[in-house]
Parts: sequence; C-alpha cells; structure tokens
Amino acid sequence: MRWLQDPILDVQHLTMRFGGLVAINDLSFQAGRGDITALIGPNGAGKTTVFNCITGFYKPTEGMIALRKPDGSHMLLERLPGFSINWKAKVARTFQNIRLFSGMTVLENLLVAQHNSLMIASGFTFLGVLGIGGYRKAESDAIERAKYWLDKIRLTDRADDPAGDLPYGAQRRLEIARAMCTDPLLLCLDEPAAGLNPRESHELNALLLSIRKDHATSILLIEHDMSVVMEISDHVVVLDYGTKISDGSPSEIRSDPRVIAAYLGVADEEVEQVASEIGA
Ligand SMILES: Nc1ncnc2c1ncn2[C@@H]1O[C@H](COP(=O)(O)OP(=O)(O)OP(=O)(O)O)[C@@H](O)[C@H]1O
Repeated sequence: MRWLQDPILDVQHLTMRFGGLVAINDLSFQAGRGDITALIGPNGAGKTTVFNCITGFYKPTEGMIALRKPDGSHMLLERLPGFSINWKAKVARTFQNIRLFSGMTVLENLLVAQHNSLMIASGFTFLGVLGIGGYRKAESDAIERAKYWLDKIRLTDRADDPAGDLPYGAQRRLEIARAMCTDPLLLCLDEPAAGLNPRESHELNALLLSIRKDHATSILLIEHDMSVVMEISDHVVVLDYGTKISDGSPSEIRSDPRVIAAYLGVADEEVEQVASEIGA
C-alpha cells in the first residue's frame, strides 16, 4: 500500500462548496508515488471538482492538498497561485474535452508545452533568447524531448500536421504527451478513455503503463471505463455525492457492496441485499 507508505499526494479534509451545494465533503485520500490511482464515482460525484482543486482552478473551501517531493519536502497546492502549480509543483493535467492547440502542428504542441523551461533558461531576457547562456542547450533538449514523445505516441510521421487533423484517439495521446513534456511529478488525467474505441483504449492503457514504468511520474486518473480502471490501476478511490465511500486495490473495490450500490443507484438500506445477491 504505497499510497500510505509513500504518498506523492496527500489530500486531507477537502471540502468544496458552491453556494449551498456541497460538491466535495470532507474528503481525505492519498495517491502513492509511482502508482496509477483512479478516482471513480457516478456522474456528479465530485471527481472533476477534486481535479480542479488539485490543479488550482478552484480554491477549496476547506482542507489541505500536499504534494510530496522525492526529497521529502512538500508543497501545499491550495496555497499556490493556480498558474504556478504546473511549473513549481510539477503537476500537469488533461481535460475531459480535448484542449490541444488544434491549429498548431503536432510538434508545435509539444514544444509550446516547454515554453516555461525555455524562458527560465533564457533568464527572461532578450540576450538569453539570442543564445547567450543556457538557452541553446535548453532549446535542443526541448526538441529531443518532443521527438521522444512523438515516437512514444507513434506520431512522428504526423509531426507537421495540424493537431486538429488527427484522429480522436491520437489527439488524446498527444494531450498526454504534451503534459508529459512538462516533466510532471503528478499527471492528472480527466477521462482519458472517453470516446475511444477498444483498440485506442488498449493503446492508451499501454501508454499509461509505460509512463509508470519509465518515468518518475505518478498518475491520478478520473475514468468511467471500468476495463481501463481495473486493468491499469494500483489503487482506486470511490466518490459518491462528494464523499469517499471506498478506497483500496481494484479487487477490493470491485467487491465492495457500497460501490456496487452507488453504481446501481441502490438505497443505503438495500446495500446488504445487493451484496448478498452478487456474493460480495
Ligand atoms: N463551478 C461550479 N459551480 C457550481 N456547481 C458546480 C461547479 N462545478 C461543479 N459543480 C457541481 O458539483 C457537483 C460535482 O460535479 P463534478 O463535475 O465535480 O462531478 P464529476 O464526478 O466530475 O461528474 P462527471 O462524471 O459527470 O464528470 C455537481 O453537482 C456539479 O453540478
């Protein structure tokens, strides 16, 4: 249970209210370093709101979100300005609806993601951009990184095509590659398998498993496709009406009567009956 022994993300007592609506209610969970952690739950359970709090789009009403770095230090994400969560805390995300720069080429999408590191290398000066200091080196590193990811998502032959011309599944992979070009410690993926056919979904699983194997990036994933969740996750956290109802390995989650009841829309008092019917 890496999520308890070495959490990269530690969410404590997170609450998010919108007026009278409690979208997340006193939620605590951990995501393990090096793990693929899935956040699941019925529609409206609060999953995207959790992502929006982690990535700085919303300031939580209450609670703490700690990102633990490999050196043991931590950053409290709820205290960071949203724009610096990506480059200071090294948290990257994708969205439910694809948000590529569709008029830019595939390669440009991967290079533009590295703009921050290039500007830091330039010292934010014109002379820096002209090539004095580390900018040239940073620029060639950025191109190498883009080439690596193009190869990894098998889009090298489409590098000069507008991203908007790619098939849907390839756009999804490009979005993940673009996020990976920022070299994140934590990659948050909002429904990456939505709209994919079975072959594309299989390719996505392979990409995520290879990120886990080859990179120091932990993955937090919102996903409705249970075949993806059960096949690649190390740990699953289940939300219902903004509250955590279960937390464990995929096999523990699969047989938890509260999870089954939430998905089937069963009332609390009928949970035991459902559990006995399915033999959980
Ligand atoms: N900006 C907002 N203002 C008001 N209510 C919001 C806002 N964002 C989310 N909500 C509400 O918070 C609740 C949780 O929504 P959220 O989008 O986080 O759920 P979800 O689990 O991601 O759902 P889905 O699986 O359908 O994407 C919903 O009732 C939603 O209407």
